[in-house]
Amino acid sequence: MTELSLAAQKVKEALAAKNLETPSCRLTMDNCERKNKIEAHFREIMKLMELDLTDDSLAETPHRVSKMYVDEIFSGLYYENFPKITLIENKMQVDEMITVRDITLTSVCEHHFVTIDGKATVSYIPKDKVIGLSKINRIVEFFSQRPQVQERLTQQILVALQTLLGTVNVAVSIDATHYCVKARGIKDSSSMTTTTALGGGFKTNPSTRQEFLRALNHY
Ligand SMILES: Nc1nc2c(ncn2[C@@H]2O[C@H](COP(=O)(O)OP(=O)(O)OP(=O)(O)O)[C@@H](O)[C@H]2O)c(=O)[nH]1
Ligand SMILES: [Zn+2]
Repeated sequence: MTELSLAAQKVKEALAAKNLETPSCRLTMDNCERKNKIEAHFREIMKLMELDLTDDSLAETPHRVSKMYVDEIFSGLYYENFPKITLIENKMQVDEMITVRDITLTSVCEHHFVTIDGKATVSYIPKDKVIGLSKINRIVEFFSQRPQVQERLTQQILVALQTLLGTVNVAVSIDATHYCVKARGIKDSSSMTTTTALGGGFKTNPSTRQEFLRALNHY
């Protein structure tokens, strides 16, 4: 197994300590074996749906799905894939809020295994370290690439950033459309869900909280 980076180890421990880890059972299996097994099971699912696996358009689908699950849409289940994090010493002594707004987020609902399509906004007030901006997008992407509920996803991003930045002063908000609500079930095509996770001053200081809420609303 690949050795985890220090950042990945710290984030993993912090989430476990706060009971925020995605429920999972570890297997001693490499990704090749994992993909082969998923492929075989997905082939069975397709057969049970009475699809003709000899058709040239369908024949490779079980293989495609297994690759997509392990290497792409569920790759965030494995901390070996945690992004490389660049932290810069806060020499400029920035002590005001930094916000990355409208981060594209695509995840999968863990109840139905269909798409969650949303945007995240992340703010923090630096202490000793400033993070490379794109790393915030990458952390959002990492935790999105798991079967998720929006509430847990929001909290996981918050705790990961608090851990890496060494400050509790972090805030995360996600607006998302759940395709399990839009494309099936109640079939509501317009409703969206907003979740917010606030840490430190964002929770306790009314003016910091207001500043974040204003940033969310673009004014
Ligand atoms: N809290 C929360 N619920 C979610 C999320 N994604 C999906 N759900 C809900 O999970 C619930 C699962 O409910 P069930 O009654 O077991 O499933 P279902 O019969 O398919 O329900 P319907 O969607 O109402 O047809 C549904 O109400 C979904 O809308 C999420 O991110 N957070
Ligand atoms: Zn769902």
